[in-house]
Amino acid sequence: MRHAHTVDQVRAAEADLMARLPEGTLMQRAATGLAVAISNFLGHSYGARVVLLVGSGDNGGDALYAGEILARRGAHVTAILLSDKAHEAGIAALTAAGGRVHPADGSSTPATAPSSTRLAGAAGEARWEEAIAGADVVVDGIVGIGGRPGLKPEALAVVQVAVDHDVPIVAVDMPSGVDVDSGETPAEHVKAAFTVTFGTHKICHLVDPAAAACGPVHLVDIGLELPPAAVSAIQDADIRDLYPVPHGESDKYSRGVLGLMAGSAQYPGAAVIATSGALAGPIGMLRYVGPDEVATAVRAAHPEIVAGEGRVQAWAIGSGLGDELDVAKVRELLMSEIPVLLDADGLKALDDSGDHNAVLVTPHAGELARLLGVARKVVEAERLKYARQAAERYEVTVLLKGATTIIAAPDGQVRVSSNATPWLATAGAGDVLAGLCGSLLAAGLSPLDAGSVGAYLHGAAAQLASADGPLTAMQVAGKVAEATRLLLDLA
Ligand SMILES: NC(=O)C1=CN([C@@H]2O[C@H](COP(=O)(O)OP(=O)(O)OC[C@H]3O[C@@H](n4cnc5c(N)ncnc54)[C@H](OP(=O)(O)O)[C@@H]3O)[C@@H](O)[C@H]2O)[C@@H](O)CC1
Ligand SMILES: [K+]
Repeated sequence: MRHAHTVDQVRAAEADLMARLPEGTLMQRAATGLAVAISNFLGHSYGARVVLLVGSGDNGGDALYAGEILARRGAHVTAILLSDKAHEAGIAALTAAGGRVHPADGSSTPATAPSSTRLAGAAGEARWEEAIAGADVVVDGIVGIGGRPGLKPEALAVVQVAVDHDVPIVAVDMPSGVDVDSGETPAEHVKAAFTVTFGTHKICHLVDPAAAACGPVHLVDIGLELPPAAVSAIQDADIRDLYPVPHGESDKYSRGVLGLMAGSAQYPGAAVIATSGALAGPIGMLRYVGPDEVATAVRAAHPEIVAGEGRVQAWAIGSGLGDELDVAKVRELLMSEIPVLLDADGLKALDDSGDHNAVLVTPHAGELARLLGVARKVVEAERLKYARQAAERYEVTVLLKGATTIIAAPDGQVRVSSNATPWLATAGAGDVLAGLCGSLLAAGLSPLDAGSVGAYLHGAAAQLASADGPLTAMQVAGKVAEATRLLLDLA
């Protein structure tokens, strides 16, 4: 897992460590890691043209000290101060190393119009547009974990020049302007070519839309001792740890039997697709429960299934059920000891009494919005918040589908899976996921593990099926076995 912590957790860990180390040690560790990452990105330091955008806090300090290191290695480093306040020792260090420092026009309110703004200081009249336009890289040290979302007009104007001239931006700790603890981007923010962060990942590195603005994230170890993570992102190696691989004593029952209630006269295909997803997972057997004509279609596509009720280790209920949903029956199942996955129409059977056994629900943003009685766009703008809220209110594990899939457990644990491809937004892909996660539940994984492993395998299979081109849901199901094999071998 890649673990992310909240700003408060990071500040507490930093305070503990700083109390035991000489002043400035942590910032030097951060700046050194940042300088190394920048010079690796550029392929060289000598002669490189580096512009630092420096805000009022320690995020700017990191940028200034990294600039000092690069300047000592022969880079031409120019710092643009976007605030009256800036890290003084960092400025002195950069200047001593031969870097140039330009206050933003010297006034208490930095200029807001690019055309009228000039750099003051040692270089005299050089326009800051020219410094940025000619740079090999721009370093975003505007704000870090102390930042509020959004960019001030002067910062936005400077960032826009880099964008207009295609100059890559490296974000210090995170792209300035994003909401660090939620991954939301309610206002203007930097879009980085890559991000260098310190001590641990922050939530904005793992949760979209902010995660998409980070680019690849490099983590520099600065020695923080951290509590359990607020959010964890599942990685290749986790599949090896969590996947229920059968052993010599396994038989089809001990591997897990999944009961699937899906499909209807109106949507028979959903049952076929969900079955494909389920059979591609770890179960030993699948029992299909539904209308005869749908069972016939499912059996035609998958002769290995068994139609009709019997003992199962988990239920997956909902894909394409339409009006066939039997709410009373589903509620009865929810009261049993057997874990249940609810998807699509099955979600209508969920109530918030909390009177049920282990449940995994797999809504998209619109379905989650209906469960919570809010607008879809509200959920889309604050996905982490609403996934957590639904998990708490309904006492279920919520898998919220999206470019970053969020899996929030009722005990507060959150995982994310972000290996999906945009081509996966296609009819039936959710049915494959529901079948696959149901299969993992039946094989004995907890709702949190079943949801996170299922989402990750689904994303990996979609990448194989897509190869950067269009795909169908059935093709995704067809690649789950190969994705699983690759991940189990590679991890
Ligand atoms: N913690 C650690 O372990 C380590 C931390 N390190 C580094 O320190 C960074 C945190 O530094 P920090 O605390 O000084 O906060 P930081 O974000 O630089 O500045 C906040 C100030 O900016 C302002 N401001 C706020 N929003 C704004 C906006 N949208 N646009 C413009 N300005 C805005 C606001 O001031 P105000 O405007 O209110 O006067 C606020 O006070 C951290 O990200 C990492 O890089 C590493 O060196 C070592 C290990
Ligand atoms: K930043």
